[in-house]
Amino acid sequence: MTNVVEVRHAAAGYDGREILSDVSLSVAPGDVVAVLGANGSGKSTLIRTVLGLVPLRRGEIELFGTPQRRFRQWQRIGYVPQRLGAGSGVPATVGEVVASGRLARRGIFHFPGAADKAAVREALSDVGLLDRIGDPVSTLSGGQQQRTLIARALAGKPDLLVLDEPNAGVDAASQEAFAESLTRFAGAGGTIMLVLHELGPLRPLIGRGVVVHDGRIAHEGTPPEPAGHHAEPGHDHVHPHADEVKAGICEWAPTERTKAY
Ligand SMILES: Nc1ncnc2c1ncn2[C@@H]1O[C@H](COP(=O)(O)OP(=O)(O)OP(=O)(O)O)[C@@H](O)[C@H]1O
Repeated sequence: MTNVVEVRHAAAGYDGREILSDVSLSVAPGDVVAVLGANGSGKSTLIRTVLGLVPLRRGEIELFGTPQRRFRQWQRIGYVPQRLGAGSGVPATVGEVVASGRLARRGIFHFPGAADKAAVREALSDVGLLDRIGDPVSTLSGGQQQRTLIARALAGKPDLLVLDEPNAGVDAASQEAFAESLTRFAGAGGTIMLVLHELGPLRPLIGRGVVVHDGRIAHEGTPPEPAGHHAEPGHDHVHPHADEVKAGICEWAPTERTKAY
């Protein structure tokens, strides 16, 4: 079976500064992979390198079996960046933002058809925001804006969803709604790769965690059973601090693979 994402000995960084030095990672169809690690360890850089947003310096990346530089089927990938570009000045409605997720499918020179409109409504209903379809995005809470971005990615009917800290600054209700949409997406065979600070309501969904440390994947393994106060019902912490991130890493036993280059 062809892997959805295959990263082999990848190196990437910015302006002469190398952030990832030797990362190898495979994501198979249907996998739900959480990318974990301390602040600044390179989690976002890793997923942005996979998506071709940060150039690869060494190594190889394949997407759906095609070398990244020759990959053209970007509509198969839905990407939710860390947060909505603040202050763009464009008073877009929730419906318009979600409809922009259909652009790669329909092409910019075609008006939205019935399938596009249906996909937008379905995605919004999936994240529980259909009633806000005509509202300006700026009138939504941070968590609702995050759900709008997720709906935009879902509207493109991707095979792979890539999300960068989707729960950062998001209220508990939005986190639950978001976990439900991701569970439905995964249940339908979708593949997910997401950066997380803590697993929260997503824990049951995560099949594998990879911990980025020092430019490499330090640990890779299945998530442990809930333990400690983070896993208790009612724990609704939304702004993780560095210490807690560290705790999350320690909690993550290197069960399947430990790399020590
Ligand atoms: N566009 C950029 N230009 C230059 N340096 C960058 C850029 N983006 C990130 N970096 C640097 O790369 C390093 C890794 O950042 P990255 O955002 O990948 O980490 P992260 O693990 O996602 O962090 P966090 O948990 O804080 O979101 C950091 O030192 C950061 O300052």
